Amino acid sequence: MDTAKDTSATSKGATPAGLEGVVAAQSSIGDIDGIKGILIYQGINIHDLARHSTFEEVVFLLWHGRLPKRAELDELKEALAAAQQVPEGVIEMLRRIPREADPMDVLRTAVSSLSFYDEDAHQTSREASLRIATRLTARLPVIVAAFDRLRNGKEPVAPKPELNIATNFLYMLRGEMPGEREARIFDVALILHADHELNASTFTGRVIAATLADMYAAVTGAIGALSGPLHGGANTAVMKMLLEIGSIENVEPYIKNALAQKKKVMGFGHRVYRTEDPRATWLRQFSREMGEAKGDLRWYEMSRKIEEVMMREKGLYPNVDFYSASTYYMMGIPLDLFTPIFAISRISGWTGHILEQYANNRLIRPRAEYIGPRDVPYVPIDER
Ligand SMILES: CC(=O)SCCNC(=O)CCNC(=O)[C@H](O)C(C)(C)COP(=O)(O)OP(=O)(O)OC[C@H]1O[C@@H](n2cnc3c(N)ncnc32)[C@H](O)[C@@H]1OP(=O)(O)O
Ligand SMILES: O=C([O-])CC(=O)C(=O)O
Repeated sequence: MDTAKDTSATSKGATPAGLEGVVAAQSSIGDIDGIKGILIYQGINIHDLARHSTFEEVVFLLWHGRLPKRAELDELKEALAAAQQVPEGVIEMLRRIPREADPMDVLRTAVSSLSFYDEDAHQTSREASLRIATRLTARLPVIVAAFDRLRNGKEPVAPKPELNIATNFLYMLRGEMPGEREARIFDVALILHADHELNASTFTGRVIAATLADMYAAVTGAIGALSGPLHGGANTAVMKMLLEIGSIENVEPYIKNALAQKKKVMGFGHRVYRTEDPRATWLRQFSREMGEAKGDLRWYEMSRKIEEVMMREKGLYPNVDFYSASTYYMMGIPLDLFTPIFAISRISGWTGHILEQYANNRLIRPRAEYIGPRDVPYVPIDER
């Protein structure tokens, strides 16, 4: 394996900032060709999955390394439906959380607390971990929708076991069934966000799992990592920016001004892609389609204009978080749920990577390149 540095205590090379380009694990879950703009899950091109697959099928693929046969998919759907019930203690806790709380913080806390009610918690065998992964994948959407309803003074809506995860989430959030096309767009959005190799949150999850801490600990850490604006938190920040810009005429001056001030424009740039992110291709199309369906193309058109200015000024492409923002906004989803929705999808990739880590584990413990002083004398406190 290609690694950046020697493991001996004395050999210290130049450390790539942010571990850029460092290969830190072997994985058969997914790969990215950042030059050609190709993303695969277990060898299957993301475009084929977006065209033909469902989120549930992708969950199976990420956990088992191959597409399910019909009976296996049915079995997974049944297991997910059977696992949807969130323990009453967690729902009680959600009722007591301040309404103003950030839903990502709520999700992080709720996922951590799920372990109290799971007899498999603290086990890392494949069988127990698959049961936990199933519970987490089934329960994250229920928790996010329940908190949104509670903070709006409404009772949570129970999931319908016959619905898929995408349709169920929109149903639980609104208390009414979404349209078929909207539910399919949401399902594809979940497919597109499911996995992305060793991104920051997945890496976090693997580092925690590699200590043989359990899956709840690893996923709680991964949610924390996803929440930051340089990672999954960017989708909410994109929509805030679009609302602040407000009109297509304001796009050019706003973006130029932000760049002149050396500010990051949310939803642009990527550590791996140097060309179009293949997921943005789909989400751009969904942003337009949802805008057309709602008779409001403003956010899509502003996004196109931002894209044009960013390409001209910085040569930067939109990432997965850019067009998901206006797509979800046109679905009427509150801004602060965009990142929890990312987690509802990425739980499949996180758990797949955690399973892979447990299966062939070694503690992840790199070295730091020490750049501080040495041989500094200890000065007693009264003499400093
Ligand atoms: C699901 C995801 O996590 S996708 C990423 C979501 N995050 C965002 O959209 C936040 C905005 N984007 C960014 O901050 C970055 O592009 C990241 C964090 C995604 C990648 O960061 P890095 O690989 O570390 O790139 P880095 O921040 O070093 O940027 C390289 C150069 O491009 C510029 N740049 C990168 N992204 C942006 C941006 N969004 N807006 C303006 N300039 C940018 C940097 O200022 C830097 O320019 P310089 O060399 O002149 O100083
Ligand atoms: O891969 C990354 O660095 C960020 C990420 O999670 C994604 O793009 O989906």
